[in-house]
Amino acid sequence: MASTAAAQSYCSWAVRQRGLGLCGGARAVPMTPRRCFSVSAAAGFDNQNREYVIVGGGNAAGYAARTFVEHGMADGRLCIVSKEAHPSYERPALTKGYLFPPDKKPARLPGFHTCVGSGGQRQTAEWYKENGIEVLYEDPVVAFDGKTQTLKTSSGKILKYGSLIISTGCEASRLPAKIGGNLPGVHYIRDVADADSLVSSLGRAKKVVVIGGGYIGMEVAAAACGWNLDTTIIFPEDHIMPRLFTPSLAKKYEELYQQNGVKFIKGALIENLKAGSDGRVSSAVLKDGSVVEADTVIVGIGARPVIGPFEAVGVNTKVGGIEVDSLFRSIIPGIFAIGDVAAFPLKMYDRITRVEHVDHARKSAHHCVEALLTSQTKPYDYLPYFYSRVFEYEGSSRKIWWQFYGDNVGETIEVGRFDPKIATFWIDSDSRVKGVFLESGSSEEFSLLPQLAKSQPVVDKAKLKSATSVKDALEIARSSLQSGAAV
Ligand SMILES: Cc1cc2nc3c(=O)[nH]c(=O)nc-3n(C[C@H](O)[C@H](O)[C@H](O)COP(=O)(O)OP(=O)(O)OC[C@H]3O[C@@H](n4cnc5c(N)ncnc54)[C@H](O)[C@@H]3O)c2cc1C
Ligand SMILES: NC(=O)c1ccc[n+]([C@@H]2O[C@H](COP(=O)([O-])OP(=O)(O)OC[C@H]3O[C@@H](n4cnc5c(N)ncnc54)[C@H](O)[C@@H]3O)[C@@H](O)[C@H]2O)c1
Ligand SMILES: O=C1O[C@H]([C@@H](O)CO)C(O)=C1O
Repeated sequence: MASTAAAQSYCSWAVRQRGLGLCGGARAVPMTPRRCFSVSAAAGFDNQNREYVIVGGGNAAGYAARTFVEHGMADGRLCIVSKEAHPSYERPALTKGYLFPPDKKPARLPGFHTCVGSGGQRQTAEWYKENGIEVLYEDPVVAFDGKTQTLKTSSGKILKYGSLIISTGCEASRLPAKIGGNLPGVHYIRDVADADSLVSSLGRAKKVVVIGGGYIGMEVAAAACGWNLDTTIIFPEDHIMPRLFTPSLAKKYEELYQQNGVKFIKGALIENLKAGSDGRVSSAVLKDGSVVEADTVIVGIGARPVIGPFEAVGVNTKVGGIEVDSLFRSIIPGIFAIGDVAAFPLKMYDRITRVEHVDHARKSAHHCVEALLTSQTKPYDYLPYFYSRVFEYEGSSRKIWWQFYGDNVGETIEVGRFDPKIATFWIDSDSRVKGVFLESGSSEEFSLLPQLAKSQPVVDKAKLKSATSVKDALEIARSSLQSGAAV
């Protein structure tokens, strides 16, 4: 197992790659409490009444806790009710550093507790204790009563809250048990326990099948290459990352994966997963009848917001999740939702959405707690930001790291040959940049992306198309920002 130091050095590398300084910490401003709810005793937490309760101890909860501390409002007032055994950690690491082969310094807790992913402090279990934050581990909330403001946990604890923040995130969509979705050797990956189970399978695997061509599919397949495993990705669409990548962009990545030995079966659905004589998964049978042998299967077919037991708080029927306003307030006063589970107004595109990415988890947590604790009423104005990093382990022939900002709508202009850079610009009918993707950028280049996606400048499409390099294209885009035609 890797040392904490190794795990930390992986994290600082990761942060440097993203040039992050996100979610800039607010100055610590001790505040007078606005709500006079009877507060749990800081020392023993023996009172059933809690002023602030966060349900879900995941990524968003860790950043929310930090903001409570910054405002001097955590000590003896804040309780986090967690299903997991660990304090909040940076979940993205689970399909990145965590899956490095054993000899390549894999990331392990406590190395990647929040808020290290954005360059912040590493909030270990001791940090929560020192800051007077009560954390109930492995004790999920199973029932909720909005009228009496109470929660019941699986161990039978009854907690009364003053304000409640729901940060229950998402859970992995599963293949039905009747088609083999629960067989030993079939993995889903959402938390550290899942990742540990996968690592132990990878350690004895020979043939890996990855089902799903999205984020998990791409990241886990790349990790399996690091373990020198025979790896096949199976998905129903024509190309990987269908929700974001253009066919042309996907082709470049698919070719790179193929050079690393990964096989693709596209346009295919799973009929069932079959078990061998030992009861473990032994093959995937496709709808067309073909059979792919596998001793380890990783399923990454999307995620669903965890709304139970909070259905009564108001679910958005279109995008799922708990519906909130631009300050993360639900329809019930004193109840908020943040992170993956929140269906919130995406102001710049004037639509209600959920975002299942860590940047939003961090920023929504910060924004919600600021609004809760201060008189801040500035609406959340989020700019969508997605990224991935794969083949990062030492000794891989090429590392991949990309970022995307904005909305992937309109026509696309692709520049660069993936050697290593490539950029894609999404441009609307008024010639405005709506979204921008960049592979292998420098920190300075990546820092231009949010400016473009936010300002949506009018670009000279002909000029952009004729750019001979990504560097040129970014310069053209930068000059359009300066030309004053931005929104
Ligand atoms: C493997 C993996 C890799 C990822 N990589 C990236 C990446 O590279 N980049 C990126 O932008 N995003 C990535 N994401 C997405 C990102 O991690 C999420 O957007 C982020 O974790 C959302 O934070 P959250 O707090 O809303 O939910 P979570 O972090 O999922 O936390 C929710 C927590 O609530 C707990 N919970 C649920 N129900 C209850 C209950 N009833 N009682 C108590 N606790 C409960 C869950 O067990 C969990 O601990 C990744 C996600 C996964 C699964
Ligand atoms: N870098 C990142 O941002 C990152 C990395 C890992 C995970 N995540 C998050 O984790 C969650 C899960 O990721 P994911 O990759 O599972 O979801 P996803 O939505 O990115 O991809 C799901 C993929 O599953 C496939 N699919 C859907 N239904 C299928 C079926 N019945 N059979 C076979 N294939 C099917 C499709 O190819 C689709 O692309 C998401 O919230 C995601 O945002 C994010
Ligand atoms: O946001 C992230 O946090 C972790 C890492 O930086 C800390 O372990 C990771 O891999 C990310 O992508």
